[in-house]
Amino acid sequence: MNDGIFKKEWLTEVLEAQSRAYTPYSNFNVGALLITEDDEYIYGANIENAAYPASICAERTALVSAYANNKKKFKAIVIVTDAPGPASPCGVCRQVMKELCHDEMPVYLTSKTGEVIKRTVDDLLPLGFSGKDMD
Ligand SMILES: O=c1ccn([C@H]2C[C@H](O)[C@@H](CO)O2)c(=O)[nH]1
Ligand SMILES: [Zn+2]
Repeated sequence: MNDGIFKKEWLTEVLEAQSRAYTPYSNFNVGALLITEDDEYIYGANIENAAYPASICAERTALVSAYANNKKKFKAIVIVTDAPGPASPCGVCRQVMKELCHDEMPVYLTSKTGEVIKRTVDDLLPLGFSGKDMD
């Protein structure tokens, strides 16, 4: 898959992100690679907790890490999981992407075997709630 933006190298890097997952409870490892406007890589992985709801998904790990490091403009996010095919982000992560990314930002859902599905933030959360709704 190459739509002119997607780089094959991202598949390698997102697997590196996934390798950093901490998942003693689910054993389901997720990696997220956030690409900044300057082509920097921000790595995210799911980090679980014995108090299960305190766990955080890979996508949000990457986004909060980026913000905490003063990176706020992104080209794309790439996601990989342990599922056999491309899996898509949970509802909470979709809402956080809606808040922190632009609506047309590509979200690449990938698999370890190299499949790539492209969606945008808006595709994943159509009619999503944002600060604009409070104007
Ligand atoms: O989009 C998703 C969906 C799930 N998970 C994590 C949360 C939990 O650690 C494990 C099983 O749900 O996968 C993510 O990181 N991202
Ligand atoms: Zn999530």
